[in-house]
Amino acid sequence: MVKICCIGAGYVGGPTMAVIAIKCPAIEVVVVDISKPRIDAWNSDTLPIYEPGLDEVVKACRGKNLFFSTDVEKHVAEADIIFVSVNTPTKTRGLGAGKAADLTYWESAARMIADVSKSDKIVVEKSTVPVKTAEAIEKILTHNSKGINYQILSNPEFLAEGTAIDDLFKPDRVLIGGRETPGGQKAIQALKAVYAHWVPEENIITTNLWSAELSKLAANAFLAQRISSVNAMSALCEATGADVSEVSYAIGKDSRIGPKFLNASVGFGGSCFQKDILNLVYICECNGLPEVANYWKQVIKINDYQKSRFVNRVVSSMFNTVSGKKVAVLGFAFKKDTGDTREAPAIDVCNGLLGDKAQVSIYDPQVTGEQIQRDLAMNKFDWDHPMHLQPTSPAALKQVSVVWDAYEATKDAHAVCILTEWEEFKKLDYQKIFDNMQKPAFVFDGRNVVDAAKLREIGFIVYSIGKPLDAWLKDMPAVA
Ligand SMILES: NC(=O)C1=CN([C@@H]2O[C@H](COP(=O)(O)OP(=O)(O)OC[C@H]3O[C@@H](n4cnc5c(N)ncnc54)[C@H](O)[C@@H]3O)[C@@H](O)[C@H]2O)C=CC1
Ligand SMILES: O=C(O)[C@H]1O[C@H](OP(=O)(O)OP(=O)(O)OC[C@H]2O[C@@H](n3ccc(=O)[nH]c3=O)[C@H](O)[C@@H]2O)[C@H](O)[C@@H](O)[C@@H]1O
Repeated sequence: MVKICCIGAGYVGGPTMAVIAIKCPAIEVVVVDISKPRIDAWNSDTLPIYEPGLDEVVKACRGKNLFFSTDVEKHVAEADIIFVSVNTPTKTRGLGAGKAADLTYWESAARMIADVSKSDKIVVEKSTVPVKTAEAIEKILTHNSKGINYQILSNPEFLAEGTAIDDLFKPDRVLIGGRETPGGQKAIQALKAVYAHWVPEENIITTNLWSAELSKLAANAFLAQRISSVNAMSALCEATGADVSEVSYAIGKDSRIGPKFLNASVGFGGSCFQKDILNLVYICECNGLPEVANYWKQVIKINDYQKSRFVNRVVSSMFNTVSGKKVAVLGFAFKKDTGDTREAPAIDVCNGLLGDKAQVSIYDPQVTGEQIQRDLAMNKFDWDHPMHLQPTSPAALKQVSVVWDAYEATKDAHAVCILTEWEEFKKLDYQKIFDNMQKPAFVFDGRNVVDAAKLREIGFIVYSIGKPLDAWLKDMPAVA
């Protein structure tokens, strides 16, 4: 029986291993983590992450061929294939701070593997890492290898949160990079055999190590670039009377462009797009390619611009001040169907509104009040430019309330900001909301989820990203 161990029981390690376990009943899969609360949650009825379909998959194989444990060393020692799926955040201090990937967790995992291994291992990079990381990992593993053969593979993960289980069941492709040596090729085949249990062979791409590592950063950079491109267009749409949804539809009909990932928004969030692009920028700079670095940097600059443009629009529309006014925020997660708030645009938008002394009342179906308070108080690193939107001070956090109902959040509010595209926000009783709000009543739709025409009929002043502006908003132009 092949034994797999995955180091890191997070958003990637948990779901990917659960899917391997359910698709490969003859393989024993153990997911290990240094965080006891996380492992306890994986072993309980309330999993540590909210992901549609995940509960069913975990419950079907947990205790059979899927296990969660804090006994990291034991399971690493016993495994044939070790996935490393630890976090690789942006460095916040030292060389490359604000851009480079922090590989502390990866390095300590690699050292531990080297310490405890007694048999040959295939070590799989599942985390997103800078190109050439495998070389460094190889050095750590082989430095004191005691005759053990290590093969390093790069097998980046392309799942998106909220659709992780579907993405894992039917991946567009699985990418495996390895050394171009007989040992490297054999390791590639061993990992390919795992995925071949459910992924058609033509969808399993094999490459050299560096292509696989770089493809992951490139894929995220291209995806984020599409959003920044459409968001840049949204600003021009508002200035000219074009409608960004019509523009997206029209350009997406070109089969070379395609229709996906062209939704204008208040900005992209999530733990990876910004971090991976910053990492790409840093690698370009280190390789003496400043023009390439600046090209990708612009994707993040437009994203920051889109968030501050949204805040400016809210404030300027409401007579240039939100001081003392109640602003309801619907949605705090970085996208629908997840409780994850990492780099959520709502954090910057709320900090901006709080900076202008608004009273902010927040509702998200999956995010707790403690998480929101933590996110708003968190100091953000300054990656390359002065932050427009500063974190909220402890005193200003008193201006925040977190409630468990959209109607409660919007009661007596002057404005509603929709910052996550939860389905339930499309179905709210907006007449009821309007009746209970201060007048004039504003809706700032950062996700283009509401029917603006219907809301205008009710009496709202509505702002939708990249759509023709109400006369009111035209008269109060936002300062970009
Ligand atoms: N979140 C996502 O949707 C995706 C993330 N990725 C990449 O996957 C990697 C992991 O991301 P997430 O799962 O979101 O991170 P996460 O923060 O949710 O999980 C990482 C886990 O690793 C554990 N860990 C850290 N060091 C450890 C060690 N030495 N031994 C044992 N456990 C250790 C942490 O306690 C944590 O539970 C990152 O490199 C990320 O860029 C890739 C694709 C999608
Ligand atoms: O490396 C990663 O972590 C993952 O990053 C993204 O996945 P994720 O961040 O989970 O979610 P996305 O669906 O990509 O959304 C990212 C952000 O972009 C926003 N978005 C997305 C699409 C769009 O058209 N417009 C838009 O504003 C979303 O609302 C969200 O804030 C990629 O889609 C995954 O392929 C990748 O594996």
